[in-house]
Amino acid sequence: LPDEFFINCGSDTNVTDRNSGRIFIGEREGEMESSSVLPFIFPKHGTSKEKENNNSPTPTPTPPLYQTARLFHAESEYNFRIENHGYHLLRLHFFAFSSSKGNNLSSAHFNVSVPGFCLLNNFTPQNMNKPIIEEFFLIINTDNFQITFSPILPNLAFINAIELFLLPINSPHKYAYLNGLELMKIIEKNTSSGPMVKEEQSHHHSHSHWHCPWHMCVHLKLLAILGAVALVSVIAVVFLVCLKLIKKPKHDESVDWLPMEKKEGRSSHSHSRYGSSHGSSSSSSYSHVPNLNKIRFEELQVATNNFDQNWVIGKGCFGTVYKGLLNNGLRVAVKRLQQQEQGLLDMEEEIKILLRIRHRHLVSLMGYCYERSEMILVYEFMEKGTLRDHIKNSSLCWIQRLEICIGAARGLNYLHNGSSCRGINNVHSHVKSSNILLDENNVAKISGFGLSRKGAFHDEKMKCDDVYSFGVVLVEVVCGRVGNNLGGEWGSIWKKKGRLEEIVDPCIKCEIDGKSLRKFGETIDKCLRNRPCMGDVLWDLEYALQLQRGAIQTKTTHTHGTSSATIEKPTTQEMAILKHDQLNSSALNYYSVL
Ligand SMILES: Nc1ncnc2c1ncn2[C@@H]1O[C@H](COP(=O)(O)OP(=O)(O)OP(=O)(O)O)[C@@H](O)[C@H]1O
Repeated sequence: LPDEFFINCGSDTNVTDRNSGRIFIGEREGEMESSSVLPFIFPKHGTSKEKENNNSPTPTPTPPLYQTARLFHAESEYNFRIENHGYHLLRLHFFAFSSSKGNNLSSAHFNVSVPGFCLLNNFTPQNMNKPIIEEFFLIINTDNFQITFSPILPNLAFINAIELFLLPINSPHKYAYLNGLELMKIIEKNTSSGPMVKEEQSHHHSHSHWHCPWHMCVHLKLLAILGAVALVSVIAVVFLVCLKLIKKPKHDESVDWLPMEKKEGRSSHSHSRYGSSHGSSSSSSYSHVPNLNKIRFEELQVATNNFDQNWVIGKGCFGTVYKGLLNNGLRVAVKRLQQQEQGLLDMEEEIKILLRIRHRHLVSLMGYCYERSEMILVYEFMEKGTLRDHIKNSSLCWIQRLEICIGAARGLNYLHNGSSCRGINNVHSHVKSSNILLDENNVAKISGFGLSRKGAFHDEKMKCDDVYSFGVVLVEVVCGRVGNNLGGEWGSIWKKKGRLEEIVDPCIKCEIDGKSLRKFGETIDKCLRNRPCMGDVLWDLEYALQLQRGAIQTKTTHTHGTSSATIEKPTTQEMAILKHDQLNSSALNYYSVL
């Protein structure tokens, strides 16, 4: 239904939620990038935790909605097409069940964001017994709405179900809201023979695990008791806190005024207290933030064969890039920065932010080294190099080119619209075909973003400049050549639309569908003249891909329909489909392993 999304994540079947009566629609497996699906394992006699305790009540069966989850191994997003702007309710369901695949959902650690807002920061849905439901009241005024799940690596992110629907509120003044409501039940305990739970109570207790807030049945009497208990507890807590505050200064004073030698020479008891207060506070503040991403200079020397000139894979504005092999066997690209005008310390802050960014279409920064007044960045290695080189070699078919452009557009769209809450530059300011890299599966990723460039201020004009530069990349892709003034030449090419076919890379001329080419041409023209938002560019490119696929399908059906008795050699276009399918299946294998 328009503006009503009820998604049963990680499953391809529809389930009815018995509390709300809503049907949650299954999603197709493999539809989302950088993610995998996870089914729940059904315990034979309760969960392993409950099995250990023979006295525990019969476990509540897990509702079907919480028997599957979608896992995110890198930053991924759900995209929603919003038809009616206005007040929406977003409800996210999390249930950290155990899995046979060895994925421990209770150790998930992630952020959830929507454009402009972080909804859940450093979130760890650990409660293994019942689902956690997080609700958000949002005003959505765009046609495309994304929910981004960003695992804090090496942990993963997950989601069991999503509800997003339009609220029937017309005036911004006519609403009420509630941030939280908790209802507890007191069960009488017989101390001699363990917990005594009546059949009726047990029934209620087990159901309350799965109750959504709007289905709660409220007993006034119970509320009155709870209110009284809460009041007494609050008074007690306030009293204790005051008591502590009154006592504390005395204690601190005595420590602060002791000279250093005296502290060392104090009794073993007081010494240990002093030592532990310093030692533990520093150790605890660091132990919670393990800096796995800082790499030693010596390790990078070994990884790059001592920055061997023969291992250089490129040079850019910021420094030289070497191929590298870390001692854990991981292939990486090592960028050794030249000294910047911007201080290295400032840069370190920016780098720490970049380390947390994960998107399928952005080259990931994996680590850095800041030693001996050197700043070295370590990136995931992009096996197939730059798009620029592939354009020059004409090594890609039209469908692959379209998919690469779509991937790059997704990466840029994320930079422009999805990453602002993470505090990095939300413009690229240096979009070009040598900053679009391809991995071993020809998946396009944007590189060279994030590091501040002189004069880069992050306003709408800068985003428009990125869109223009991306338009130039599109011209290069279709013409099969790279050059300085392609953007300038485009005007005269587009004026005589007939010339479009003439300038197409001869290597793809025979496979390219006329309608797909026209749509692609229109997209270039928009980028170079009107400079729309990246979201629009993305839609246009996806449409151009659909047109190409549709044309191939029509042609294939036609060919098979007319000559069923003969075996035909696949055409270049069919070969393109084959290549594409192989690409998809290898990508699928990759994600199923994860
Ligand atoms: N992650 C990577 N994997 C493989 N090769 C890379 C990677 N990063 C960079 N390279 C190679 O190193 C070259 C230089 O990269 P770098 O990002 O320093 O500069 P650039 O993208 O060419 O230009 P600029 O710095 O002006 O944006 C690239 O053109 C590419 O060939």
